[in-house]
Amino acid sequence: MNLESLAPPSDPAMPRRLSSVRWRLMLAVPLATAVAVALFAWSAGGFAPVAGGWERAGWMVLLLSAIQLLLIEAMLLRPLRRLAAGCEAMESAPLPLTPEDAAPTPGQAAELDRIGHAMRRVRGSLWQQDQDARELRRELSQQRLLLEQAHTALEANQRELASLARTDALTGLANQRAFDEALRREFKRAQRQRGLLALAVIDLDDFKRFNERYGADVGDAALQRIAALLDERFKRDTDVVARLGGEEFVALLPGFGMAEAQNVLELLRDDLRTLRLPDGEGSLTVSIGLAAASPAHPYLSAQALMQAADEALYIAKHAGRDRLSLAA
Ligand SMILES: Nc1nc2c(ncn2[C@@H]2O[C@H](COP(=O)(O)OP(=O)(O)OP(=O)(O)O)[C@@H](O)[C@H]2O)c(=O)[nH]1
Repeated sequence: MNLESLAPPSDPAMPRRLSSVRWRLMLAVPLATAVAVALFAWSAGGFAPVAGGWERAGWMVLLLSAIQLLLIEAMLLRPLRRLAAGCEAMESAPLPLTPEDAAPTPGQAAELDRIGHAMRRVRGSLWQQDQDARELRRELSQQRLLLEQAHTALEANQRELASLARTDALTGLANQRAFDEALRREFKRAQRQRGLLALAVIDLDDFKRFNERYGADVGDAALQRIAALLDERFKRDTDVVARLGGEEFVALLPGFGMAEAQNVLELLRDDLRTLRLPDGEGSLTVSIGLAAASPAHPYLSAQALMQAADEALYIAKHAGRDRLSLAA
């Protein structure tokens, strides 16, 4: 600590000012005393214009002034002079801290040592805590990353599961559940918009015999080929092709009336005739039942439309297969 900073602000002109104050007091005090004595005499009965009265008053003024000046000198000016001298001394010779002064006593040194040790320990422990916190933060961000990855994987799995729940495993087409939803949705839309909606039920002919002749694996591959063909033939965004199970497929064709659907289904039958089945084995035909809803030919419900297509398929089968039958 700098001792100079503790010293009162010094004023080099202080002793000079004090002596000038003393001179002023030596003039002012007798004057003020004379006035006071005069006032006192006047208030006590007026001035006595006799020589003895003036003389006594003069002596009284002198005596009182001397007493006051002595008192002022002793009680005020002298202490002030000492103070000024002290300030001047501090000013001119500030006390520096000598190495001896600065050196702590053995007791203080031991105490300082202990404090130093304690502070080093605290600093060490703070550093360790900081390291631990960094490590924790690193671990936390790794865990968060893993969690995000797991979450993404879970979402992907859920999406896949949801898609599997609506997909036919063998062919990748929509399954019965997805088709039922699509049929309800498209039927309502067609009703609302007074639009067209065609529904074809497509069933392989004598597939049992095909399976028996070429084996289930060839049968599976044939189902996959036909599914791909349907997918290729009905590829508008609004078309829905599904496998309902076994060797039965459906095509839901929004915006198509009976005639347009019939045309495209005949093309499908042509495709089938030229389709090369796995291992070049045999050929397959299909029977198709077609129903179409329109404002001119409305159906009460989606189920009613489906039933009409099923009945048309039944007729096609009983009429000898490999044909397309239209619902009444
Ligand atoms: N390979 C294979 N065969 C299947 C699959 N699902 C059903 N089948 C077979 O398809 C055949 C269907 O036989 P049916 O219902 O008698 O029909 P179909 O022989 O086609 O006779 P129609 O429909 O009257 O022309 C059965 O032999 C089933 O085992 C499948 O996923 N893979």
